[in-house]
This record gives sequence, structure tokens and C-alpha cells, in this order.
Amino acid sequence: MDFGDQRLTGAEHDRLVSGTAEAAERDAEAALRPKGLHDFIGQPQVREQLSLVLDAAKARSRTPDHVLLSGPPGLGKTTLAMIIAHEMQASLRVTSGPAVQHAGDLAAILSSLEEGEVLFIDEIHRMARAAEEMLYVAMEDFRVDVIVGKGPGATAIPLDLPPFTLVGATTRSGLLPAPLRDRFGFTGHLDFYSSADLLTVLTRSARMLGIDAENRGLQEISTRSRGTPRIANRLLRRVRDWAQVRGTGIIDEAAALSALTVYEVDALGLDRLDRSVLDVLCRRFGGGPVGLGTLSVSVGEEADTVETVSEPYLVREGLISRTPRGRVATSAAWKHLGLHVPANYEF
Ligand SMILES: Nc1ncnc2c1ncn2[C@@H]1O[C@H](COP(=O)(O)OP(=O)(O)OP(=O)(O)O)[C@@H](O)[C@H]1O
Ligand SMILES: [Mg+2]
Repeated sequence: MDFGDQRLTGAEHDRLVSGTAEAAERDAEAALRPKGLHDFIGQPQVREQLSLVLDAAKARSRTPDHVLLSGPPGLGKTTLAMIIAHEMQASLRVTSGPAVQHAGDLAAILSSLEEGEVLFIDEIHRMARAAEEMLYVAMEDFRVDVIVGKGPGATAIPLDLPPFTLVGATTRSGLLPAPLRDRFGFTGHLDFYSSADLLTVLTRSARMLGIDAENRGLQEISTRSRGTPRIANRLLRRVRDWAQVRGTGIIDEAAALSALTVYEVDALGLDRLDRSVLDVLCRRFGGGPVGLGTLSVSVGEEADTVETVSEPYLVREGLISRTPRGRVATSAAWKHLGLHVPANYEF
């Protein structure tokens, strides 16, 4: 039976699929993924807190507390899950919420865990309810009830589990039921990276990929990467293409600017989806408020994508705000689109 989980060790850690990374991007990402906590760039609080959790566990020869990682796509949740396993010299088991549709799926994974293993559940907010309750018991009491037989004759056989560490990742921590959230000993909230941190990410990536790049060129990419390492690395590869085909082979400021214009990444790092969200809000709905459903249909995207991928950054950049009546465009959004802010505009 395929439970959608895999046991990974060593280099195979890197074969993990992540939400918004396309399949073809996986290999490129794997090569650049930091292996240990020391080469994980930025996020100083999360890094410091996590290193305390891990060092304390090592000092006591215990498995670390369960860890929840939350934040928008591409900020390093999967990377950190792998780092936790790497730092604990433990093997990593990987599954995801959508792969756990029945309690039985989870029971099969849990009952095959070995001592000290790290179980990574990506998109943990999308797990089936019935499995969630089984997970509460497994996390707290290290026990799982395995159901044997069917119908009225079915019996639950309690099975003790070896100590393990659950690492959950979610882009939507608000959707996690409180009892589940409370069972994590540590929650790391990943926030968008500063341009300075992204510049460090890019410098490291360019070095690892053998790309000839000037600081000014990488700086230009860093400010247009929406605070997201995945996007920074992706833009780096696209700018390299441009430099090789149209430029001198070197990523300098001019190459970065020309390439990013070709790829329609604007000065704030907004891409086509972000701009169409703003465009629909301003031009079609006079700035809003507009409900998420209507907005998503209008830009031809799933509500979940608009809410987790586009919105957090637009909110952070002060281009839209969320009100009880829906999303509204701020004056800055009108200006960014090159439109006149309507008279007496209240947002
Ligand atoms: N702190 C960091 N330092 C250097 N590179 C990073 C860092 N965080 C992320 N990256 C790079 O960005 C890529 C994407 O990170 P990752 O897959 O961990 O994101 P994620 O939060 O799991 O995203 P998703 O929500 O889509 O699953 C990684 O392959 C890695 O190369
Ligand atoms: Mg991921």
C-alpha cells in the first residue's frame, strides 16, 4: 500500500517535494539547501531558539520536543525539518497532510517509526480530522491504537511508540486546531527575509553554482525577491540565463535589471499574480473591499494561492489591507500601478 511516506537518509533528504516548487525546480533547490543550522541564513530568532531546543536534547540524550514551523511558502520550512534530522543525526520520514486521508494511513506510519526518528508532516493543516486525533495521542503519550478487523468485531490494540520528534510545517497556522498546536513544544514562525539576508543567500548560491556575479547585480535581485529565498534562487537562475544568452556572461547590475524586466518582476518584486490582484482590486472594484473568493475568481487563481502566496507579501508591503468586509487596496497600491488615487479615498 502506498501511504505517501518515504524513509529518507543522508543525501536523499533533498528529494522532498514542496508546495509551490515545480518538479523541475526540486533538483536545483536540493543542491542549494543548507545542510546544517550554521549555514541556514537569516531568521536569527528561530535559528537561536531551535539550536537551544536541539542542543538541550543532545545534552540530555533525548529526542527533541515536537516542532511546528509556520510561514509563507519558500521561506525554509522543509529545509529546517531536514536540518533538524541532520543535526540530531536521525533519519527523516516525510509525509504530508494531503497524503494522510485516513487514520489508518497515519497509524501505518507511526507504528513503523524507529527510535529517535524525525517525522516530517508537510502541510499539516490539511490532514484528515480522524488522523489528527490519533496524532494528539501519539505526540503526547507516544501511543497509537491500531484497529484490527472491521465492523462490530473490530478491536483497538494499543501500541507503544518509540520516542520520536514530529516536525509539522504549515503555511496556515491559523487553520490548525488549538489542541494540535498546543502539543508542539516549540513553534518557529518564519518571516520574510531582509534584502541583506537574501543577498547573503544569493552570494552563497552564486558561489555554489559557479556563477560569475557582481555584488550590485545580486543586490538588484535581492530587493526583488519578495523576501523569499526560493524566489531569490529562482531569479538568480533566470538572470544567469539572460547574462549567458544576451549579456556578457556576468551578472552585473545592467544584466539583472534587463533580465528582471524581461521576466516581468517589478521594482517591488511583484510578479504577474500580485499585480493582477492589485489591478482587479483597483480597476474593477474601485479599491474594494472585496471578498477573497470574488478576488480569486477574478484573477483566475485558487483562493488558497491568493491567500498564502500573494496576500502576505502585499500586506507586508502595505499595498493591501484585510478588513472584516474584505480586501482593500491602499493608496500605495494605486500609485504602484501608476493610477490616480480616487478623491476622498479612505484606505
Ligand atoms: N535560510 C535559508 N538560507 C539559505 N537558503 C534557504 C534558506 N531558506 C530557504 N532556502 C532556499 O530556499 C529553498 C526553498 O526552501 P524550502 O523548500 O525549505 O521552503 P518551504 O518553507 O518548505 O516552502 P513550501 O511552503 O513551499 O514547502 C530551499 O531549497 C533553499 O535552497
Ligand atoms: Mg516545504
